[in-house]
Amino acid sequence: MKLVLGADHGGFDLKENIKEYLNEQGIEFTDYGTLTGERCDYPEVAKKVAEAVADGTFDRGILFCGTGIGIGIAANKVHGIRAALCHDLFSAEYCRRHNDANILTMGGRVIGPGVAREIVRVFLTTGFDGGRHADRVAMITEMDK
Ligand SMILES: O=C(CO)[C@H](O)[C@H](O)[C@H](O)COP(=O)(O)O
Repeated sequence: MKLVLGADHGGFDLKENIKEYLNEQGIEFTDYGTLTGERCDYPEVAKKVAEAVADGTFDRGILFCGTGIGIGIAANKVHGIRAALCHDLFSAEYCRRHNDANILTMGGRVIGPGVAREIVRVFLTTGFDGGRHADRVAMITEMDK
């Protein structure tokens, strides 16, 4: 799976922690920044990552900001993106099973790295259930047009 990460300054530390986790697990990824903890604008990072997922350059993305909210709102403006804010394991599982989420968002000012690592693990390893959920996802895709 081709994976891309992105964060603003509010999510930078959590992104760096998740990079350590991915390296420990032998999971390859690309980091679209920010590469420093300096203040920056989350819509710019969201756009870069979301467009790269939407055009197939990457299969999944993980985005971080202070709350995970702003960067998710921005990512969801890109056609074909289903970004899900998850701060618990149930949401991480069901955003994949029922929504076929292609981007996970988390807030570095909300959640600790231990739970965040578990959420990433579940997000990356859970498949889409399809069936009636595929019909609903298709309805969302139709709204994008
Ligand atoms: O946009 C956000 C909220 O959805 C993110 O949490 C940002 O990281 C936050 O707004 C950044 O705020 P700051 O005061 O500029 O650090």
